Amino acid sequence: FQAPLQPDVSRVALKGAESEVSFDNDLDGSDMKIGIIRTRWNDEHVTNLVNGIKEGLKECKVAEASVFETSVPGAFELPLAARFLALSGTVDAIICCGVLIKGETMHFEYISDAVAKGIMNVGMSTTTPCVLGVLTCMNEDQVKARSSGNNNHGVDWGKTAVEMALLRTEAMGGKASQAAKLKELGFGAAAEKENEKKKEGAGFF
Ligand SMILES: Nc1c(NC[C@H](O)[C@H](O)[C@H](O)CO)[nH]c(=O)[nH]c1=O
Ligand SMILES: CC(=O)[C@@H](O)COP(=O)(O)O
Repeated sequence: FQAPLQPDVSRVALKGAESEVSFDNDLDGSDMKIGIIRTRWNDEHVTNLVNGIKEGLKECKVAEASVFETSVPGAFELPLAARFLALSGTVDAIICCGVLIKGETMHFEYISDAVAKGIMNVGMSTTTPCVLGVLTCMNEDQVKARSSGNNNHGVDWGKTAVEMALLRTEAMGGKASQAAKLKELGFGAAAEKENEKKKEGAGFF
């Protein structure tokens, strides 16, 4: 008997492929605006995931016109771009989508950790739900098993965004009250105009 030196990647992949989460069939995102920020790293896989996200949003009745999509170079750029979008006050939830694949160095470990924490921080600090749509895989086979066919994680990420957007609206007492609260916190276009006026007097720039 010889103990394997490497983890059994095929079993790990299977476990991931079997996992699932349930969603309410009646999730109604028809009044929700969703932002997708995607990376250009690992473009083909990320495009598959984004297609999955759009499928999930469609199933939740989100209108195509209510989906804003933009791209950044790599996963490390996602949190800051998400913060800019959240502070604009133009979307009800954001999905950060990317694929990190283990290479030869510690790059993967540092970026994976920073990105997950960064995306969490944006949600917590802005109240805009930010979905962690970033696969962190040891190889391309693991990516394919999670971004294609019947196991495209993007579909679940789209539905997660709608569920969290609805939860936020409910927690804030409805859309009108939410807009007023965000304005108080200094978010959104209306608040920007007031901030401009305040800045005129500050004289720092
Ligand atoms: N190796 C991967 C990266 N690396 C790039 C970084 O995310 C970042 O763009 C760079 O360090 C500049 O700040 N990004 C991915 O999305 N996926 C990878 O596998
Ligand atoms: C962008 C880097 O630092 C790069 O050298 C990382 O290499 P690897 O993906 O092989 O760990």
